Amino acid sequence: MSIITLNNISKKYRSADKYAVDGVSFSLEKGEILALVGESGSGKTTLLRLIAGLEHPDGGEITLNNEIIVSGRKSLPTNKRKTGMVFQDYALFPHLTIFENVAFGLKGLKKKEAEKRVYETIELTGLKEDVKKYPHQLSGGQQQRVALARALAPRPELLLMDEPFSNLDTILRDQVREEVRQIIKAMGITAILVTHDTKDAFSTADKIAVMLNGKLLQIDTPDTLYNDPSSSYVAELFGKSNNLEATVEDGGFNTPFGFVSKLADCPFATDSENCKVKLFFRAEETDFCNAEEPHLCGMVEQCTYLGDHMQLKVCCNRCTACEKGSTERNLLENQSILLKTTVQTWKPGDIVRFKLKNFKVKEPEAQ
Ligand SMILES: Nc1ncnc2c1ncn2[C@@H]1O[C@H](COP(=O)(O)OP(=O)(O)OP(=O)(O)O)[C@@H](O)[C@H]1O
Repeated sequence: MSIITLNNISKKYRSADKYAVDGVSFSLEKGEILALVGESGSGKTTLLRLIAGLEHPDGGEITLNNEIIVSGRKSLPTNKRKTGMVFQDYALFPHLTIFENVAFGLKGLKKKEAEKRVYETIELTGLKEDVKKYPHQLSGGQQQRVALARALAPRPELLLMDEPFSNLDTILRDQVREEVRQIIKAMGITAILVTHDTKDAFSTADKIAVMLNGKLLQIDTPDTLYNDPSSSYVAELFGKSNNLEATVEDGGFNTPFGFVSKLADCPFATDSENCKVKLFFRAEETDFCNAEEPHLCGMVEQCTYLGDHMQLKVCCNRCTACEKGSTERNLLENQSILLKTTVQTWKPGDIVRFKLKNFKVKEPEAQ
């Protein structure tokens, strides 16, 4: 069952000449966590604020738990929307204890009931020892959990989080992400978080929505976004990848690096002989191999040391084992690809022989 549905939501600020959010539609099932990612100015925060009721859209409709909360001029006030919000700077009340901060949104409940709810939420967020402390006596990670507890205590239908991890250092951030996901999942709450960090999105969300210039480019599971991005922009956002130019030939693909056989489950049409395509694969989706096996080959142009792995920039180059048939490969000889390896001994000028473990066939993108 969908908890929240956005239908063609648009917003243009008065002083702006373009839409901050431009025709965005998606829906989320109960209990799903969505990460909104995109570069600065892509419209993520505006979209979150539209859902929270802090902005009103110029067009479109929002439904929350089967109730239309935004449509035309109609707009349910923020405090009636059953949404909880965690802000980037946590926005905790400095003069209130942790208990009082968490209890803040429970004014409608009887005292005993509110107290029970606060303790339940505090227990879940691991803050039992800190109830009497004030925010300044807690670490960044603990303050983050108080903000989360405060947003969760009223048991919202939807939790909204704006850059919830951006104030944490790298080590704490990894830990807090995991904790936040566990807490949200334990409560079965649907959540939307805004982040510009793709690692936040991958480790916390069930679905990721990529925004650019106010538009939703793709919304999918992390796995699909990583392995089957709908555009090179989305592909690049999530890591190094290759878009190898190829021509469909003889039941496979002729590339500047050699011939690639079709994968068993490759859906590409058999009548597309001579068609120009692109083979999309991530830098780690290759196996290095020896000259006796069928392989692609190239020459290492650049090696970049990246700690746990090395990135090789490989350009087209013939190797002695595959001289035969290499003339067809001259067409696109200025192409290069990136490969990832844990072997640290590669150096510029080395010949690399490799096989693609996995790839997706894409039509060339319209420019
Ligand atoms: N109050 C405002 N008045 C006018 N323009 C605004 C306002 N708030 C945001 N914008 C513009 O709307 C667009 C989207 O901004 P928004 O803050 O939603 O993007 P974002 O993806 O959240 O960016 P960031 O990651 O930097 O926070 C930008 O062009 C921004 O300049």
